[in-house]
Amino acid sequence: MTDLLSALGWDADWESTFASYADRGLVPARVGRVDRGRFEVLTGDETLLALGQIGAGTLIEQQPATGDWVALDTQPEGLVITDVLPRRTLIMRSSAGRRSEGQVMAANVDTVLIAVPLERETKLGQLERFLTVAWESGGQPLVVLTKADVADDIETAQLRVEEAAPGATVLALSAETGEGMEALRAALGTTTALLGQSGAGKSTLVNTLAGEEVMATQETRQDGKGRHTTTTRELIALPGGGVLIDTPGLRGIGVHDASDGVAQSFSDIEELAEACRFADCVHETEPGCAVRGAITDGHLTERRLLSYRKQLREVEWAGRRNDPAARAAHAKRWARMTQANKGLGQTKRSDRP
Ligand SMILES: Nc1nc2c(ncn2[C@@H]2O[C@H](COP(=O)(O)OP(=O)(O)OP(=O)(O)O)[C@@H](O)[C@H]2O)c(=O)[nH]1
Ligand SMILES: [Zn+2]
Repeated sequence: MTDLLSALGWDADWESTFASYADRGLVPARVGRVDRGRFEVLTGDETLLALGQIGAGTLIEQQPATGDWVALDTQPEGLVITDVLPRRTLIMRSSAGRRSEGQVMAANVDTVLIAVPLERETKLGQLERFLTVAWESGGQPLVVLTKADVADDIETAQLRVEEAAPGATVLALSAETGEGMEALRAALGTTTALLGQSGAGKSTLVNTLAGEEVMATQETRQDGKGRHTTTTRELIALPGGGVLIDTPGLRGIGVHDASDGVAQSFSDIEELAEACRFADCVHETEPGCAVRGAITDGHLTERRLLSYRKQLREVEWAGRRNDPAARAAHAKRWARMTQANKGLGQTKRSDRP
């Protein structure tokens, strides 16, 4: 069983973590898909359906997610997930609700593959968002420039992307011709999750790596049946071992509460800022600003500084939304301001003859 599990990413550390569960007669499995309280779990030779035994008051983020390793109670009446093993990494999305909790989109991902299509000019701001999500998860980002067969100038595109992705490996490839696919296989982690905008070539990559049609690509979907309607697998075991995670939720993920991720994504700017004369420099007009200096001498683009600021604002906004105290303070400030405005209007009106 262990051999079958290791093809899914099971290793000696998971084994020792699991020892106490094994003593209780529980069996390990990996969550392949979550569907409204029911979980598809993989044991290496079978895909089974299990129920979750979730105690009252459990946070959403503690419930089993795709990629989780779980302990299964195999009862005659059916399988029940009793525990989620502590996660090594997690890709989270803050929930739309008011409670301060997030939803785990994927767990135990060591490589976050970000697909960027070469057939159109790369939207660097979008890429930088995905990079922040990747760093925040605790996994290692891997940027893949897809459709190299239709690109004019791969080198220039690659340089532009590398500048926006410090600390990440950037590979160009074509699923069509197979060029660069070997390098990709070598760079994949044990568990790789896929991010990337629509049409980036993610499904095509998954199918190529899996060696079979596991995901519906855009072409096959042009049958009037709409997109993402086919029930495709979300955790795919690869022929050479290791797994890919590709879920609809991951495809639409945003930056949200990822302040550590932003710092890592923009490590070049954060490093520069340490050399600014003032500790609270906002890199506008301050003298001795190392960030402006880097822009002046061409080491940093204005575009990237703006992108950094935008993400910081988004994180701050999300943080306020998720922090009741901060939200209340913000609401009060607004109330005061609108009241002051009303007062102003009233005074003016009463001033009228
Ligand atoms: N020329 C060329 N076309 C490719 C390559 N990879 C993917 N495509 C095409 O790009 C289009 C989009 O590919 P998909 O794999 O469906 O992209 P996706 O990222 O899964 O898209 P969504 O499902 O919308 O998120 C399809 O028409 C593919 O045939 C490639 O290496 N070369
Ligand atoms: Zn500065």
